[in-house]
Amino acid sequence: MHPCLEGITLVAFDLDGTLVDSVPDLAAAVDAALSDLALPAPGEDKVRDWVGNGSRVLVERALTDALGEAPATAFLDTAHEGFLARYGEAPCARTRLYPGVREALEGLTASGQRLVLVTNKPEDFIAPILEATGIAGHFSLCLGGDSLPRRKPDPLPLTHVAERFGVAPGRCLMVGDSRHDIAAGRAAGFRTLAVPYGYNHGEPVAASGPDATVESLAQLVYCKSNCAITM
Ligand SMILES: O=C(O)COP(=O)(O)O
Ligand SMILES: [Mg+2]
Repeated sequence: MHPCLEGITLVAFDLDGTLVDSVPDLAAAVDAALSDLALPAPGEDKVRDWVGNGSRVLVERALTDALGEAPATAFLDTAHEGFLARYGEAPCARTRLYPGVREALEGLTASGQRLVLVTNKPEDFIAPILEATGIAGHFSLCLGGDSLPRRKPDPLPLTHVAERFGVAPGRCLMVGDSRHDIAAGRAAGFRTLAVPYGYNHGEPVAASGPDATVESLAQLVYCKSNCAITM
């Protein structure tokens, strides 16, 4: 086991950019929603840097880029509805688990860790993606960006899961790809672990000062005493 798991009994995972590479499907839905409004489609490279604060902010960033100014609220509402409809048609056509994710979840589950999912993605999309990728059974609870009044980087969803399962924050680990995960984890009193391969607005997540970083989540369960990565 990786040293960052020492004393930990609950592990909270981010979804987009941490467990799954979901940008191909997110970008397809953003592209379609904007095309439906006669605006240019931004494509995957731009969308990758806009993911992280939930679907409405994603669409707002896309509209601001396309229009050259912030959209009017009613127009954003329309575009966001369009995005939700388009994404709902195919939330996991090209979404895939990152290497090492399945092994990590299986190993952590086998070792008795309680696993939860805390994403800023709308809750309705969580189950279809977890089921399509075959990892739904690992999680005791899944929270989306619209499940509670505030989402990451606010600590509320993490505080909620710790309280719900009666685990002290110091015995919880937040695993994520973005500064919002690290900020939420730190504010909730969780230990924090970052993966560098996801989506962090084009910046290295290491700049957020996570307690530890792993290149692959498989290192969580395969890391032996000779592991190069330490806390
Ligand atoms: O939907 C988003 O904006 C980000 O989702 P995440 O919290 O799973 O990375
Ligand atoms: Mg993420």
